[in-house]
This record gives sequence, structure tokens and C-alpha cells, in this order.
Amino acid sequence: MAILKLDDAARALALSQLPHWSYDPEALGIRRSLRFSDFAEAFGFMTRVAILAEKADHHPEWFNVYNRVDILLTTHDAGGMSDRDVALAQAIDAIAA
Ligand SMILES: C[C@H](O)[C@H](O)[C@H]1CNC2=NC(N)=NC(=O)C2=N1
Repeated sequence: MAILKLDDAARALALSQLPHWSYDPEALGIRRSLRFSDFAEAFGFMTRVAILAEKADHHPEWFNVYNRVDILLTTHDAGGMSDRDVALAQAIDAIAA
């Protein structure tokens, strides 16, 4: 399916709907950090996200230590942020809620 790379205006609009996420201009993507009660909760969350990501063929860059998960969403194939990152961010927010 075609990838829709976001221009500055589309990115600003998308970010206004994603209060947990902030744009990183060096990484050309959006970041969110989450904390859980322990490693099992963090890894359970990551497992749920991984299943969705694999289905969508769109994968997060992330880092986990113990109860912390740092996520970067960017679209390598587009060289920046796309509608796929917005969709994955929304799905992540729903899982984390
Ligand atoms: C071949 C495969 O469809 C591509 O490499 C997919 C896989 N997952 C991906 N994930 C992310 N975040 N960006 C991509 O451009 C991307 N491309």
C-alpha cells in the first residue's frame, strides 16, 4: 500500500491529536516513553504492540529496560513520518490506556 509522508502542516495536525508524543527532528519521527509497574507489564505491552506491528508491517524502534519502554516511530521507507506512524501511535495509546 502507498505510504503517505506527512508534510509540516499534516505533522502538526497529527501531533495535536497525539498529546503523549513529541516530534524529534533529528530522528524524523515521534517519541513516547512509558513506565509500567514491572518488567512483566512492560514486556506484555511490547508483545501486544509487536503483534499489531507485524500485522501492519510497520515496526517501532524501541528500547526497554525493566519497567521502561522508549518508543520512536518513523517510516524508513519514506525517510520521515508517515500516516503509518500516526496509526501505530494511536494503536499504542489504546493499548497503553
Ligand atoms: C519490506 C517491509 O515491508 C518494509 O521494510 C517495512 C517493514 N517495517 C517498517 N517499519 C517502519 N517503521 N518503517 C518502514 O519503512 C518499514 N518498512
